[in-house]
Formats: sequence, C-alpha cells, structure tokens
Amino acid sequence: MLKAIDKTRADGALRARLQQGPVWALGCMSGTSLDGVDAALIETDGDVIAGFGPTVFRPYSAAQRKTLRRALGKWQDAPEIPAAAQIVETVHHAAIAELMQTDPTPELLGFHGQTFAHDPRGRGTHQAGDGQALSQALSLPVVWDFRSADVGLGGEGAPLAPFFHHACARFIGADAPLVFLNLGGVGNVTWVDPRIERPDAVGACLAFDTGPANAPLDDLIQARRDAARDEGGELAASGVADQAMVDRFLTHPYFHRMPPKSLDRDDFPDLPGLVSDLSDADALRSLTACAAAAVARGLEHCPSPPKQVLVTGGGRHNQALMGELRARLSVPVRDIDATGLNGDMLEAQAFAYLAVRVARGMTTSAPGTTGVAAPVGGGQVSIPKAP
Ligand SMILES: Nc1ncnc2c1ncn2[C@@H]1O[C@H](COP(=O)(O)OP(=O)(O)OP(=O)(O)O)[C@@H](O)[C@H]1O
Ligand SMILES: CC(=O)N[C@H]1[C@@H]2OC[C@@H](O2)[C@@H](O)[C@@H]1O[C@H](C)C(=O)O
Repeated sequence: MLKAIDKTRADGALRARLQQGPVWALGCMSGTSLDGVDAALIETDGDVIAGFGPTVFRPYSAAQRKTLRRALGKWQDAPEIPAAAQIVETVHHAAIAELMQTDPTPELLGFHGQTFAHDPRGRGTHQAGDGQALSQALSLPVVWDFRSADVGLGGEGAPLAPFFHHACARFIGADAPLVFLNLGGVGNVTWVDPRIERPDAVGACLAFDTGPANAPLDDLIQARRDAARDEGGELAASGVADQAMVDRFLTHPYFHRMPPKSLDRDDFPDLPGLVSDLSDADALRSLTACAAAAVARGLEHCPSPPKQVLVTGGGRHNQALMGELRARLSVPVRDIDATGLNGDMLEAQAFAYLAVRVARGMTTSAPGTTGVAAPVGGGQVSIPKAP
C-alpha cells in the first residue's frame, strides 16, 4: 500500500467499535446526472456485506439543478461554486436526516459530495460538499474526499465503486467473472473475478469509465423539449440510430486509451453537434447507440469473457438503451435488481461500504481500478467535536 491511512484519524471509540464486527453505515451519492441525492444504509465490516437497510432519494428541484449545472466543469475557486455547494450540502442534510429517523441508526457516514470537475492528469478532481461541517451538524463521524489521495498518487480517482462491486459479486454468490455496468450520466464498468478473495489483489477487478451514458440524452431532451429525461427511453425507441455518426463518435481518442481511465461528465463536448441535424427521436436513438457502443468497445478489454453483465444506475430504466446493449453484447445483459441488489442505490451503498474500509484503514482502489501505482486507501475521516 502506498499511503498508510493514519488510523488515529478515526477516533478511539469508532476504531474500537469497528474492530468488533459489522456496523451500519450510511452512504450518499450525488451523481453526474444531477438528478438528486441517493442515501442508503448497509451493514458491513468493510469486507463482507452483512445486510442492506433503508434508502432515500431526494431530487434536486429544477431551479437547484440549474445552479448545479452552472458549476459543472468549475474548480474550487470559481464564483459559481459556493451557491452550488450550499445546495449539495442542504439536500444531503435533508436526505440523511430523513434516513437517521429510521432504524437502524448508522455509526458513520460516507459522503461523496458532488463532482463538479474531474481532470485527474491535470488540475485534479473536485467534489463539493464539506464533510467536516456535515459531521458537526449531524454529530456523526463522516468519511469524505474519497478521490483526491488516489489522484495524488497518480490514479484516476475514479471509478471507486469497484471494490463494492467485488463485495456484491460475493454477496450474490457469483462463482465466475462477471461485469457490473453502471449507467449514470457517465457509464462505468467493473469486471470482477469473485474467486479472488481480496478486491485489491492482482486480477480481482478491472474497472474504468466506458464513455458518456445518460448525460447527453438528458442534455438533448432538456435543450429541445425542456424535459428532464426521456422517460423509459420511449422517444429514443421510436427513432433510428445514425450508424455513421456512431462510427465517428468511436474515433474519439478516449476509446484508444487502455484502461483504467476515467471521464468528466462533459468530456465529449462535440457530441451534441454530431446529432444537431437529426430529429429528436433519431438524435436520442443515435446518442443511445453511442452509449451502448462505448460499453461494447470497453468490454473488449475484459481479461476473460464475463458470464453476465449486471446493469445498475438510472440507465437501466431506459429500454432503448437496454435494447442497444443487448444488440451489441454477446453475453446476457440483466437488470441488477433481478439478483436482489438495488440498482438505484448501489452507488450510495458503495460509499457507505468504502467509508467503513477507510475508517478501518483498508484500501479503496488499486492499479486495476484507477491505475494508481499500488493499492491505496483514500478519504478523510471527520469526527464531530464535543459541544
Ligand atoms: N425511468 C427512466 N427513464 C429513462 N432514464 C432514466 C430513468 N430513470 C433514470 N434515468 C436516467 O438515469 C440517470 C440517473 O441515473 P443515476 O442516478 O444512476 O446517475 P448518477 O448517479 O447521477 O450518475 P453517475 O453514475 O454518472 O454519477 C439520469 O440521466 C436519468 O435520465
Ligand atoms: C469523478 C467522478 O465523480 N466520477 C463518477 C462519474 O459517474 C460515473 C463514473 O463517472 C464514475 O467514474 C464515478 O462515479 C462512480 C460512483 C464511481 O466512482 O465508481
């Protein structure tokens, strides 16, 4: 491990509690689609998932989303950030407060915050939201700033859900390599070999962002029809994909890079222009085909053929996208909910799981998941001060 976690940052009481076995942890995620805050409880020792608890989703209002959108691509010092960060914190606080009224009571919080900019090989990575302030406001230990240590050590800082995907594979009893495909604003995959016990062992996980997924679809329908999304992918399903446009999209240098690799939400600024002459339905269908083609291209990197692809994230509700994936992949493509996992909450659960790993001094990423030189534990632990 490159950077030993300073275990003294998790205070004595928390450390002692974590040594005794699984704890309930709360995780929160506000993803690149800017739809809202997911919050979920899981019980874990940071290795094995012992159980899943209640979940909450708090959407951003249309006005809040506008403010958040203005902050996209912006760094900590930009004038757009304070108002956007305030929204992120307020909506998280509301979601967490709601969940803390239910049983069981969490013993720590994993707080991802909102990514506004991600340029791991340039300016770094920027997640807004103050974990220290949240810890004080909630009187709860908070693990946050999950990505910067990995980036500081040469990694991509993303994706970070892979170690949780590895735990999920074992939770559902998988006995052969499989792929978790998250279709959020951006798409990302984790190829997992569940026969290897540790997620940070060589050959256990290969992960990377596949390409744009739902974000270009949302942006197009927002711009053309003032709607937040194409519900169920219905409009896209009525269109026809422009295959020549998809082929042009696939010439982007990102697809020639070897994984691990990661993306910012708007790393394909030319994409809307490629469909500007198409009807709404054909444009949506073409962007849908691009998202699926990017996944298919990405899966060519799998170390061995996966037995199945389990689809998580909001994009699995888009039937046009699921259809495009099934047409392009030669392995079964399943909605992850069919396994008993919750595809709407997997990322929030992932940050609860990672919070426990950080507080216990365990690793959160590895060369196969972020390209970091050696397994590393990221994240800061904030302990509320006594009043
Ligand atoms: N019923 C639906 N029909 C069509 N699209 C949907 C539906 N539900 C969610 N989506 C799409 O899924 C996306 C939200 O999914 P999710 O919450 O997994 O993304 P995210 O976590 O914000 O993004 P990321 O994983 O990139 O950080 C939105 O872009 C939304 O348009
Ligand atoms: C920098 C950043 O926030 N990246 C997100 C984004 O959304 C999907 C994809 O791009 C993934 O790399 C990551 O999120 C998930 C939760 C992850 O870290 O695994």
